[in-house]
Amino acid sequence: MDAELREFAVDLAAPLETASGTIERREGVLLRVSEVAAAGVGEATPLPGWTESPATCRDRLDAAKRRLNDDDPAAALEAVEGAPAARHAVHLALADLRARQDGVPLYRYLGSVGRVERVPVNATIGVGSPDEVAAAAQGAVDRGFRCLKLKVGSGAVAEDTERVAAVREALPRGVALRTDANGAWDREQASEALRAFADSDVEYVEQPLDSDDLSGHADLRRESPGVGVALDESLRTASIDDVLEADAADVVVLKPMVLGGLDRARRAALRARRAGVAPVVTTTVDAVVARTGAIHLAASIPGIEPCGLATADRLAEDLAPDPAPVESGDIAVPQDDGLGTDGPWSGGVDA
Ligand SMILES: O=C(O)CCC(=O)c1ccccc1C(=O)O
Ligand SMILES: [Mg+2]
Repeated sequence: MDAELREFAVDLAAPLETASGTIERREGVLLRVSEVAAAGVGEATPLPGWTESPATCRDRLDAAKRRLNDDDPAAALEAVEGAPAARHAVHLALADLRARQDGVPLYRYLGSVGRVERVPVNATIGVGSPDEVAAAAQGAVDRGFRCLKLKVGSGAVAEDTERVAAVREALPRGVALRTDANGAWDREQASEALRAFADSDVEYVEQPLDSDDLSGHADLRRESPGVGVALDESLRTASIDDVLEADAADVVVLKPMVLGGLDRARRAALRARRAGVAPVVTTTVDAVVARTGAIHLAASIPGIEPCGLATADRLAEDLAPDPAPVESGDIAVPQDDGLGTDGPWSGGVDA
């Protein structure tokens, strides 16, 4: 087996605000593994505050590359244990290679039994005035989205309530509305927001409270049953079992780059589902290889809820053409063998 690493950087089209800072650019490492007749590609795009540091990621990938060149994939996976972005890359490259060798699309290799054509996705709407976010929501509906996610928590709860109401007002019946607070609120603000958002038929609030506060989220669920609670940042440190044990979520937001690979994210999704908690798959705004991997993961989970995978247009540039573009609020799942992209290796040309 031959392994090769290649660093990359892609700029975002517009900065993205999150709990742990503003993201303007994504930098990572691609891994390509090849055998005589097939190759697989993986991506590690570490995100400070969410995964290991870029330096640790690179060190672990260098170690994994040596194991892969020694034909020892199990040792390569051990070398990236505890470094989720690096492990994501190694697992994805190997899974893509094996899926291609088996002659099945990656989502089938991951465990789906039937053909899956499409995955529903949400449009994500950033911060703005009530008029601005309502216009953005209208635009997303015009493009065919049936599920919207609105960023909240950057100002007073009363302002968010106004924004959420303006968006709901602009939406036709049947369009789902979610929000993401990125851990901005204390318990009192979160209670106030959930009570107010119920009037606008908000499906859920992502990460209303600090990521460590599992019991606070459980309390919030009990006292405000009208609006769901989703956990995202909490899964950086809490295991899915911790979350389920604490009764802390109606929905879990699964980012494979943070959870250490598609296999681990899938196991978490199925475990959540069995406990009556809905899984949603998103990315950390990754490049085409990891984003497409996350799409296959979502496709491998039967009846998946709308996912936060419509992030391609957040990038100003990408490493290769998008094999899974958004069409009317759905992503068409690639049906070629494996992942469906070679990233910058497409066409056998070294970029
Ligand atoms: O989930 C989505 O809709 C898009 C992805 C997204 O919002 C995100 C991207 C990178 C880091 C954090 C987050 C987040 O969910 O807050
Ligand atoms: Mg989130």
